[in-house]
Amino acid sequence: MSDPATGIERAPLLEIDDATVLRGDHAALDRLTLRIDRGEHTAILGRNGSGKSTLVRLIARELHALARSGPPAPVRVLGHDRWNIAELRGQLGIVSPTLQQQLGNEAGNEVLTSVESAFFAAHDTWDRTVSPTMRRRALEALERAGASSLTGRPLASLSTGEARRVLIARALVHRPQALLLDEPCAGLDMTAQRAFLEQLRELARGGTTLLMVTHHVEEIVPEIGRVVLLHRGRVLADGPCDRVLRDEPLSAAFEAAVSVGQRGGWYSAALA
Ligand SMILES: Nc1ncnc2c1ncn2[C@@H]1O[C@H](COP(=O)(O)OP(=O)(O)OP(=O)(O)O)[C@@H](O)[C@H]1O
Repeated sequence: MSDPATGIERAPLLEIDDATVLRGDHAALDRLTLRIDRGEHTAILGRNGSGKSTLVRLIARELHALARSGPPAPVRVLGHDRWNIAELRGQLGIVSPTLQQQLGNEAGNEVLTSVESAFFAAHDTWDRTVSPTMRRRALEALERAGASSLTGRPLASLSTGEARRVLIARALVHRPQALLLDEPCAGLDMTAQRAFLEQLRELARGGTTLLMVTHHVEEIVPEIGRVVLLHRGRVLADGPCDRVLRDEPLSAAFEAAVSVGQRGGWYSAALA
C-alpha cells in the first residue's frame, strides 16, 4: 500500500495473520494475529516457552506457519510475504542468539571486517571487494551501535556485551527500518545492560523501530510504547505499557503473583 500524497510505501512493518507454528506435535504459536506499524516501538514479553523465539524465527523465515488455502499470507513484512533472506535482513535487522553464535564461529575475524562481511552475506556474492561506500557504511554502523572503539580488535577478544554491539552494527549496515532483538540483554551484567539499552534508545530516537522480544520487564526501554504479552503461543494482552505492565496481566502471563514497579519511565517486576 502506498500513500497517494507521498508515494511512500505505508504498509505496516509486520503483519501476522492467524499463524500457527508447530514444534514437534505442539503448537508453539497458536493462531497468532499481530500487526505492528512502522515507528511503533514494541516489546513482546512472555515467560519461558511462551513462543517468543518461535515468533522471531517465524518472522526471520527460519520457521514457517502451517499452510492454508487463500490469502492473506500468514506473515508479511512491509506488505510483502515473499522475501529472500538477504532482502529481508536489509529491511529488518535481526539480532538473535543464533546470529550471536554464528558470530562466535568467526572468532578469528577482526571487528570491522566482520561488519563489512554483512554486505556479502546480503548480496550473496563471490566478489568480496570492500568499496569505499561499504567501508563508510560499516564505520557508520559501528558508530551508531556504540562500537567504534572496538575496530581493530579480534572478535575472539570481545566481551559478550561488546560482541552484541558488533552484531547490532552488522544488522545496521543495511540501514534497516527496524531491529528485531531477541533477548538482547542475555549475558550482560547490570552496568553493561544499562549502557546497551541506552544505545538502543539512541537508535530508537534516530528513527529505527525497535521490536524487542524478552522475558525481562526491566529491558523495556522508555521509548517502547506498546507491549504484547505472549502466553502459550497466544496473545494474552496487547496495549500501552501502562495498561499491560501491571500486576494482573503479568501474573497471568508468568503464572505467578507478580508485582510491578515503575520509576522514571523504566519498569521492574518481582514475585510478590
Ligand atoms: N525443536 C522443538 N521441538 C519441540 N518443541 C519445541 C522445539 N522448540 C521449541 N519447542 C516448544 O515450543 C514452545 C515455545 O518455545 P519457544 O522457544 O518459542 O519459547 P520462548 O518463549 O522463546 O522460550 P524461552 O524464553 O525459554 O527462550 C515451548 O513449549 C517449547 O518447548
